Amino acid sequence: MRKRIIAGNWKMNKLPNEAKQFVANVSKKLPQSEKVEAIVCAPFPYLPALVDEAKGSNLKISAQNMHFEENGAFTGEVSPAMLQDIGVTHVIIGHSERRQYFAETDESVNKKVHAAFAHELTPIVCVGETLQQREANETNTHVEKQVSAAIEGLTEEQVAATIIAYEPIWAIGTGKTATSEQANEVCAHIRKVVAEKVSQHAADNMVIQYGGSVKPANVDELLAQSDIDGALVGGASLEADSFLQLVEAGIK
Ligand SMILES: O=C(CO)COP(=O)(O)O
Repeated sequence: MRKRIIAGNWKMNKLPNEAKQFVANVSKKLPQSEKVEAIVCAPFPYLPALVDEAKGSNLKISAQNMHFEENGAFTGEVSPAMLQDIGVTHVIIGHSERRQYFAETDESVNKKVHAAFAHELTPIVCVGETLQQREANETNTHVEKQVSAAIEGLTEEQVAATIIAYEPIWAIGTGKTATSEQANEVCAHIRKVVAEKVSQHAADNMVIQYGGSVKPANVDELLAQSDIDGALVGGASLEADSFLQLVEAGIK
């Protein structure tokens, strides 16, 4: 059975003390269960302190982005080697906000996914359609294109280890959640595409999360779906209690 993965994407929120307190608090209270993995995706400056704070607990610390190059003249960027050295275990790649505001493309997403694996980082690859694309019935083709581009050139085991987060753009930060059936339909489509393109083994093992206005009140219904293995959560991951409730939902 696939593990459930609950990841909190803090985006550009929290000051250093708030971040440290959150991790100190949450890492102590996390449920001890093999069924669920909890990840906090924090801003770059906090990563070393948070990795330190989470040591000895089940909580994993993730970055929200990185460059695909090892090092070099890329002012303002952070490399995969730096994240690996700090002890970060995961990295979000291709979040819709990065695609929209920072010119992330399917091509750069693919380069970053390869770079992540080269540095023992697990990529959390975000895909999802706009409202316009949903209304034009283009959701499946759009998401399929994003997923296929992201995993291009990976080995079967790397595909199996990739986390995909299906995040419909119209549901992010809007309070509008896709219905659990709508979310599951797209997650199931992603799994089918991976089975056809790579293998049934990769599809069966790949963790597919849903993201977009997930909160304690709707997480149970989402996780009850056949192809939703977890959640990538923005707003509702900022408070320790709410984040812990989401993680608890993963072991029900
Ligand atoms: O973008 C998201 C997580 O990456 C979702 O954000 P919200 O949970 O705030 O809608």
